[in-house]
Amino acid sequence: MPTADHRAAAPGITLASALEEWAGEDARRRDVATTLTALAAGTIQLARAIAEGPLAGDLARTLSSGEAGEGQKALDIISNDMVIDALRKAPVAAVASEENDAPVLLDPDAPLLVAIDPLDGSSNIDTDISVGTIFAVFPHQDGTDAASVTAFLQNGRDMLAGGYVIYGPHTALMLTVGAGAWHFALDKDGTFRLVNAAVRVKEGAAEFAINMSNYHHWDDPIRAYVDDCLAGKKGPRERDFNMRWVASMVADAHRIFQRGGIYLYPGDSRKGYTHGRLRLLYEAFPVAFLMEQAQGAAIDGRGSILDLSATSLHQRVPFIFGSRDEVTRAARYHLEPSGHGERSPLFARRGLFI
Ligand SMILES: O=P(O)(O)OC[C@H]1O[C@](O)(COP(=O)(O)O)[C@@H](O)[C@@H]1O
Ligand SMILES: [Mg+2]
Ligand SMILES: [Mg+2]
Repeated sequence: MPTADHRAAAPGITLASALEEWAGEDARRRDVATTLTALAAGTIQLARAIAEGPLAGDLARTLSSGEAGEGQKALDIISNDMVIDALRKAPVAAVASEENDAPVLLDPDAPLLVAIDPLDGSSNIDTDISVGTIFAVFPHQDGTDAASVTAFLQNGRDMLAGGYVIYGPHTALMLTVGAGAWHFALDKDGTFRLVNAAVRVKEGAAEFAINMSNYHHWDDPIRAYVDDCLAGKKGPRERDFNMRWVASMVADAHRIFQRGGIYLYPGDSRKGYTHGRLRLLYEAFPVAFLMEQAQGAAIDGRGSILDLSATSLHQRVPFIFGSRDEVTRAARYHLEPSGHGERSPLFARRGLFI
């Protein structure tokens, strides 16, 4: 007889224990572990603020125009302050944040750098839909001035850790230190507990995530890919597809980690969207790291996101990630367009994907 008590028989190990075990006596790993523990503490504090919703004031009110002219909301600023403050207790030299034009210097000689999107999905704050915090940890390379943008212009494969916290019906942390993708959930006492230490992104899922309202702005390969999904059983894919779009990348990514599928935010013809919307350093890099660690894939249309090197702090990148089979197929619409309805070769038209 099923009971109402669905709690796991034994609670998973804590984030602190998992990191302790992984770090051992390795000095670099211990620095990363200390940083992730501090960052997690900041997000736990933030989870409490977000859970208060309108009781904490109008968190969705627009305060200023941010780095890219996108309005900064009250919760963007609160999140930024909380996460950066939490990192002051860690061996972090500087933080690059979506909410700050330039890196914020913390401790110039410290060994690590952190890039953050303190609040992902700001447009959802007042609608009680999941939002998140995305982060990437990089080495502070010898001889580089941590306050300079150059210090952050690293390759995706330089990343030491990456992940996100999602503030949803429950708060969860997806984390990688390069030893698989780990899924933690926040318990009622405010401790992240391990749920799954070997997350795998399923293949064979028939679900895609894209903002369809941009259809008329896309270039041919993306239209062709989506058209073929929409054609369902009678189309070339010979199956019906479902569609989801939360407009919080963390929420779309979290769904894909649980049940597979694909997310696409391509470049398009709107002003300022040539390279899409997502930021390379603190949105695409960490999610791509998690995806690859979970046997999924993440590309800019041509190649792996992690093979890119950042060329500016707030650089945007076309971003496609999810189940490996589906991402590989989407890439073929770009790389072999003639195989998909005689469409013009992408790169002869214009540089949609970088
Ligand atoms: O409104 P759009 O263009 O569909 O944008 C949704 C996308 O923008 C983002 O919200 C950008 O994040 P921010 O809230 O950090 O600016 C992504 O999370 C999301 O997938
Ligand atoms: Mg974001
Ligand atoms: Mg943000």
